[in-house]
Amino acid sequence: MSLPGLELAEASVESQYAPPPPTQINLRAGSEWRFEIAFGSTIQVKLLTGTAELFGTELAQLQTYTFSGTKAAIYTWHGCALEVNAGEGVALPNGFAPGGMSSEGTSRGYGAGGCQSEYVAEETPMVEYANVHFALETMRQEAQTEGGKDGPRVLILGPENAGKTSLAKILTGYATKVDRQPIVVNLNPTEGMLSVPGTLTATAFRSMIDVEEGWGSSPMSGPSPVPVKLPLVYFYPMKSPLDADGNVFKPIVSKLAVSVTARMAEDDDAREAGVIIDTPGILGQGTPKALEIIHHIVTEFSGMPPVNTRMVSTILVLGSERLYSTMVKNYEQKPTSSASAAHSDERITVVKLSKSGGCVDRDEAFMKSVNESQIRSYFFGNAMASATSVALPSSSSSSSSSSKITLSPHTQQLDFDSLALYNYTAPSLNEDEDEYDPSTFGAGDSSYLPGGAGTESADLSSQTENTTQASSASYDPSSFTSSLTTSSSAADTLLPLKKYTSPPTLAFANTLVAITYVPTNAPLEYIRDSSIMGFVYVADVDVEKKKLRVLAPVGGRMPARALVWGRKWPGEVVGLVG
Ligand SMILES: Nc1ncnc2c1ncn2[C@@H]1O[C@H](COP(=O)(O)OP(=O)(O)OP(=O)(O)O)[C@@H](O)[C@H]1O
Repeated sequence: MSLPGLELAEASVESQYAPPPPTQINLRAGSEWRFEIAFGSTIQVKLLTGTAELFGTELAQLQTYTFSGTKAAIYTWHGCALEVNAGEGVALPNGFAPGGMSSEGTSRGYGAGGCQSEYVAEETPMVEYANVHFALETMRQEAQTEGGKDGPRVLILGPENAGKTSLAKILTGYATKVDRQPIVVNLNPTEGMLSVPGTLTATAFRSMIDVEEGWGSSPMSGPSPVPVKLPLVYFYPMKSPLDADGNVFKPIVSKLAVSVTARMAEDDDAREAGVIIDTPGILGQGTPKALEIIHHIVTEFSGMPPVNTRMVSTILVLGSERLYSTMVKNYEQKPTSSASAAHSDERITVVKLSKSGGCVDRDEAFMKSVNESQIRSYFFGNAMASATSVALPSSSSSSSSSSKITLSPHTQQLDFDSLALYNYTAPSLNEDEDEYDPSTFGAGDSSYLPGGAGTESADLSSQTENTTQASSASYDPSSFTSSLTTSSSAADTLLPLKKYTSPPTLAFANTLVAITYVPTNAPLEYIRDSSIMGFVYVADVDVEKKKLRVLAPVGGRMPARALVWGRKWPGEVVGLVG
């Protein structure tokens, strides 16, 4: 419409939000394009010519990759040209992008494609990281040729945002590229790997990592175009490994270590490729408590460790001289306890690595968005628009990428009184509230006596990689094999885990509940140590009728198993179900 007299056209709403034009970025050999795109916006990146990789995973030429809520870098060894386009805004059910930003373009920045920040960096530590990969490859080749020898067991340590997870991805990406099948262990509860936050996981990586989704996702239902990686999952509903004085974290690490060792013992490919362990930044602070936990990880990662032996063969320290020197003092050239150590005299090596200048600090709001998006994709898949399907069934997906997976979670009503819910009550490190009274836990509570039924059935050795769909039979209680033989031990008395016996409250709304593999009345330590079948999300609480409306990744009856409430962590996630 023309404005009378001035002959000026009124700017249309569309032109106010006109996407920036495509940008071509030419990268010289050995440089990388670093970018930050907010939640609520997307960019599309295409490799036009040359070769490029994102944290060790190669990009295919002319394929469109879509990124949202990502801070990352695309690196090239030999030079390349990229095309960057603005993607569509991501509409979410409540009209807000995770973290509270409006999805209507306010999260767009002024960089190429609407990036909040983007630039080319010529200096990167990629040569150092590639050298680590080649050194690990040499150890793998030795493991292959000298029968019975284990491949490298790598522990990555460093302060927060030092690039530990990125390095783990790079080393995993390079290993899978040369047909290795490393086991990747995530000991960082603040961010999930192929699972929700608050989980400690181990996954055998046999195929490449998803470029768009970080580690990728592990759909419980629905078809997947790429092989699905099924992690072995333990629930650790606390933010720091130091919470509860390490009394919850350490035993779970031991359980994971047993599973990993068992897998390595029976699978030659896994034994040769070895293990890559990512850790939380708080351990990088090098406090006495953190060092105690590091020592536990180093020693425990060998199924049945003899006293004072070590499983980890290589410690990589990123971005902290102080931690590096402590690690050298404590572990350099100390013998490992690996099966092969006896005849090869294997010793621990500590390596210092540079932190990439691209590592960005992620503030609390961004991490909240990352966590919400991990939980959302657990239930709805990784096509962001699919999150609208519960609230707005008619909305169509705007996703253009073929690797997007849309899942169909189910909602159901549960009787609160029929559930065996447990809750960790230890205060977290930076919390005043103290519900933790050791005298009230475990001892003398007959409901914690063994139920005589099964214990956990999932272990890494039964983990499979499936090209169609992860079986919904993961909810099948008939898969329990062994029986509990011990009674509640003294360890229960130290464990800040308590059966929830009060009436339901609104605090349950918008939180996650983990379904363990153990019976409803299993001893507390069995509940802590059980791997997890899956999670449900509490959408609604009817306090009067004592009902919970929950969202589950697959349909069917809720299994009669002990449930653990993720009240404190991952905590409340609002707006998953409209
Ligand atoms: N070279 C790079 N260019 C751009 N961004 C990067 C680069 N390396 C890492 N990042 C980003 O910096 C952030 C921190 O990196 P990363 O998650 O690897 O650190 P971390 O040490 O594992 O952190 P935490 O202690 O929280 O686990 C991430 O968002 C990551 O994608």
